[in-house]
Amino acid sequence: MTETDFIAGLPKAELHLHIEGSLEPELMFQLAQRNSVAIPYASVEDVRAAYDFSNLQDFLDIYYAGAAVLRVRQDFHDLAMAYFTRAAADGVLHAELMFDPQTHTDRGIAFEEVIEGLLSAMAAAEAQFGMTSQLILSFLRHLSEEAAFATLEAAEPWLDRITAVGLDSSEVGHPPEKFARVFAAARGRGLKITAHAGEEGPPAYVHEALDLLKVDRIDHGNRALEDDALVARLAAEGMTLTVCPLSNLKLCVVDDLADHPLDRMLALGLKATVNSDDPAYFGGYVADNYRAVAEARGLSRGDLVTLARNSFTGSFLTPEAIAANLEKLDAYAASQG
Ligand SMILES: Nc1ncnc2[nH]cnc12
Ligand SMILES: [Zn+2]
Repeated sequence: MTETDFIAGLPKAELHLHIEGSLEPELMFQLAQRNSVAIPYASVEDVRAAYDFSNLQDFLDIYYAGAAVLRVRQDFHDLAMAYFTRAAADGVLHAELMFDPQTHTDRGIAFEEVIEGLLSAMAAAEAQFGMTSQLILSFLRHLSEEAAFATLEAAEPWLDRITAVGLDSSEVGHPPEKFARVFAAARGRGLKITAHAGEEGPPAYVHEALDLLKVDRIDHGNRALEDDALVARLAAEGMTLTVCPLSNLKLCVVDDLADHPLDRMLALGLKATVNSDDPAYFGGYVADNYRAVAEARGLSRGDLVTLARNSFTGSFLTPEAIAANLEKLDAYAASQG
């Protein structure tokens, strides 16, 4: 069996995926036409050519503009179904989808349209692919604490269908501390907590995510490696890091995948996982990320199984569901020798 086939068949969870970041240029054009939204591109090739980023903000500007074609619940349903179809082909048994309500509500789209479209696709994915999924409501950190509170309030009728809250968008200048109170409120409502930290921001932001937001997991976390005491703490706490190799390459967090720290993280005892972040923008879905980093860093099949194991143990599934998924992973690993 080739590495490509081994990785595609490897049972895995995807824990770091922005659903708006799975909007492929083809669907962007389709939705632009369906909703009569003007987009600043003449062709699909034109869109792809614009995906040349030198940092996170470069990408975010294009990502928020692209989301303008999403207007009604059917659009969110179609977007999520396209993702689930790709993820199923990549061996994903469970996906935790981040969505950015403020990207839509700030354009006058009702919260209900966004979430009902996503929820209907999640039900369809379970029926069609047997794939389980959960929602992570992500606050945009470049906006105010007050706006985050208003978003949590808008989500109130759906809180039983939202698993966690997250924190994304422009990291530097918007430390976790800015959102300590809204995350406390979310925890009070029984939601799990995750936050982007240490993607472009300093190790201090990872400390804040742990101490002030009381995260259950860290999204990215690359720059934690600059702080030995922080690494020791993350390892001791068994904190899961949702690492995104192709994103790191495209956003210049690493200059070359050959320099990617994924295997160093594993060697340091960190519970690293592999994820696609914004697959339509960064050139690959989750299996592409496994393949690219495995080739660049010479990862063994044992390393790949460890990464898949971490994806289940780091998920927000129940212990029973985690155990059931790990059984499938163990059976697969045993069958491949
Ligand atoms: N990689 C990323 N970092 C911060 N915010 C994001 N929103 C979508 N993708 C993101
Ligand atoms: Zn992300």
